[in-house]
Amino acid sequence: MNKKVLVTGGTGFIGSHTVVELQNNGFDVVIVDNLSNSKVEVLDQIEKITGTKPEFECFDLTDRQKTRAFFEKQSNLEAIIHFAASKAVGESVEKPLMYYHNNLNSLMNLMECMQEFEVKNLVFSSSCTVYGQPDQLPVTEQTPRKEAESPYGNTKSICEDIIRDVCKANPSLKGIALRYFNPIGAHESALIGELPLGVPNNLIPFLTQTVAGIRKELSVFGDDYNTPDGSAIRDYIHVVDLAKAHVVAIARLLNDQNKTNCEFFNVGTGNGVSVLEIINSFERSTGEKVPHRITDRREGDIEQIYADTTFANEELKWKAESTLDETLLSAWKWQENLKTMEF
Ligand SMILES: NC(=O)c1ccc[n+]([C@@H]2O[C@H](COP(=O)([O-])OP(=O)(O)OC[C@H]3O[C@@H](n4cnc5c(N)ncnc54)[C@H](O)[C@@H]3O)[C@@H](O)[C@H]2O)c1
Ligand SMILES: O=c1ccn([C@@H]2O[C@H](COP(=O)(O)OP(=O)(O)O[C@H]3O[C@H](CO)[C@H](O)[C@H](O)[C@H]3O)[C@@H](O)[C@H]2O)c(=O)[nH]1
Repeated sequence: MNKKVLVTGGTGFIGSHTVVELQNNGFDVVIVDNLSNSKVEVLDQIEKITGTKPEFECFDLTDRQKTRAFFEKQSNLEAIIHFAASKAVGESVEKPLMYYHNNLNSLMNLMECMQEFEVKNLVFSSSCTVYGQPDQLPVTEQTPRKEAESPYGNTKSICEDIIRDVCKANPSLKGIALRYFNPIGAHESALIGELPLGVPNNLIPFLTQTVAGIRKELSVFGDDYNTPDGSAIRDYIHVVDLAKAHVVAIARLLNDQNKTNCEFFNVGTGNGVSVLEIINSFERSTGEKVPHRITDRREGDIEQIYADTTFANEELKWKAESTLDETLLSAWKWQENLKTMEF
């Protein structure tokens, strides 16, 4: 019998790609999502790719009773991947309580149910934002976390602490927190991808919408950073590579290959890429011009961050495989295909 995994936030950007990889690797999936930042049609898209429509329950994980009732019905869950969270950095500065409420309560409800219903394995979506602007690059998992630059970032640090403390108190529970760097791109089928609501804040959706003519021009936020071309540097990882890291993490937990019952991994490519390099790579791989202009730095942005991925490469036997050109081409194919979709 297939092992069953609960994927919270499974209709979202990273969640939907992970559901595809899980199903392609023989797992049964049940998604819980309140559709606050995703569309139910994503389930049909997943079915088109994998041939299987995942089981789906629509409710809010901050609702303790509904979460408990869900666990009461699901008797055969082997593991949970917890993606569901609010994720817009700027919004979190304006509405900190909303972020603390959603991101902390959903995790605590889940972990209480894990204890009560004896679900032993958790993979959690953390972020490289926990490192702030590190003193040394690349960052390893031992690089000290910094005081968070936003309430959103702080929720990720607090959630990591919650998982660590709960695992310490319950040796039979096992947790893996994956610290994502910058996930971009879309599935090669162009049937699923990132669906930003309103004006995108993130670089790649803004860039692809600009090239598609939805936005006038891309602002490059600063060219006076202490980097080779002056623009800021990040570690951009193809969302499918990231999704595959989750399958590996689940297998590690289910096969008892974890070294301790609470582990943290950087999930990036290990390559630092500047905003101007992104534009060049996009133009090279798609043949499209990116209208852009240098503007002031964006408040709150760090200068540069990229991952040391040695621990993930060696322990998880996982490595990001896609090139930057392939990744950006997939983002463009998704943007183009969106025109043909009704959602
Ligand atoms: N995308 C990034 O750049 C990035 C980087 C680092 C970490 N992360 C983390 O990865 C996870 C997934 O990110 P994503 O980009 O796929 O975001 P997303 O918004 O596309 O997906 C999150 C999903 O969770 C759902 N959701 C939110 N709150 C919920 C709740 N209380 N109950 C039920 N469902 C709820 C939303 O409807 C959405 O479908 C998040 O935890 C995010 O913080 C994302
Ligand atoms: O229109 C834009 C948008 C972004 N950028 C630049 O592009 C880079 C990437 O910006 P994103 O907004 O795409 O990503 P961030 O690195 O700022 O933030 C992302 O990574 C963080 C971790 O560092 C958090 O996890 C956060 O949720 C996630 O959005 C930054 O240098 C930013 O200044 C531009 O030049 N123009």
